[in-house]
Amino acid sequence: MNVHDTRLLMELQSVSVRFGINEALKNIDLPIHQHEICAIVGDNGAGKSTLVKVLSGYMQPSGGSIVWKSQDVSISNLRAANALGIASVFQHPEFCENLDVAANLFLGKEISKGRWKGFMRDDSAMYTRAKEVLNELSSSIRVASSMQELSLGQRQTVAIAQTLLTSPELIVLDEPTAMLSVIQTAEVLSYMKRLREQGLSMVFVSHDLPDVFAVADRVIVMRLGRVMGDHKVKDTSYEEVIAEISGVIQPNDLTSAGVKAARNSQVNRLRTQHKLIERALQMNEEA
Ligand SMILES: Nc1ncnc2c1ncn2[C@@H]1O[C@H](COP(=O)(O)OP(=O)(O)OP(=O)(O)O)[C@@H](O)[C@H]1O
Repeated sequence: MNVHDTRLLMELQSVSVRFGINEALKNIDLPIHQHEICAIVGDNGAGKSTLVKVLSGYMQPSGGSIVWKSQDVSISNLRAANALGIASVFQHPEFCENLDVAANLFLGKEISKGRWKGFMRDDSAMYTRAKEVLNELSSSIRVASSMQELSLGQRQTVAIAQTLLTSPELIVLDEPTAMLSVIQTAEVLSYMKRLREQGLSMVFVSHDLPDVFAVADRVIVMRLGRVMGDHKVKDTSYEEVIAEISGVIQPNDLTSAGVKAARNSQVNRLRTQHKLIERALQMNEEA
């Protein structure tokens, strides 16, 4: 199977990250393609968060190289990542609770107007742009709402909308659906699909295989700081991914009762997830 059949956007080559004697990432080779949703899965401590921190410029690797659109790059911080076209949403995004949604979207990137550009905030331009960006994701958030009124799912949507303001080509998301309800999760997954259709690439970490199988094109399985599997979602199975996550190496173990039970529960949740995503997409089209 060749999973590398679309154009390369970014590539990690033999990337390692060490914390003292602990090697969190060990010689990671990871191509990321254009117009692709790539999920990173793995058990606790597998190195998923460290990997997304490297992709997003939040952390620099101890070794190896990063290639962005065929150029070797060093991504020294989040701002440098933004300048390349990489935006990130970390777990538990923080906001100014006393400001409204539009003000939070533009925090630190306010649009100014008039002769004294840089001093006078252009609220009207910010509201218009905020509406446009939010409408791409969800019809249920009003730009004048205070952040305190928003549900967890809506806050996640605002965090993702913030990234769109920088017109990224790659969005890196660390567990975007953690803590969300089933309906909120379906909404987030549905607009991830829409953003991919608009040409964006996304890399997201997830502990939830139904989310991964519902939305991702590709799944990377990590274990103990290494990439154990790199599959097109349509060509793999729960059994294969669960086996790689858990380090099962004997073929007979793949049919063990534990793996079968895990598979069955994930399959049932995947069916529900597909239905909910379809409904969320339909509701957004009708709105
Ligand atoms: N700042 C740090 N200092 C020291 N060790 C760290 C640091 N961050 C991560 N590690 C270690 O690196 C390894 C990978 O951690 P990481 O958080 O990337 O895993 P993960 O797959 O995201 O796990 P989880 O699903 O629990 O968030 C772990 O052994 C962890 O203890």
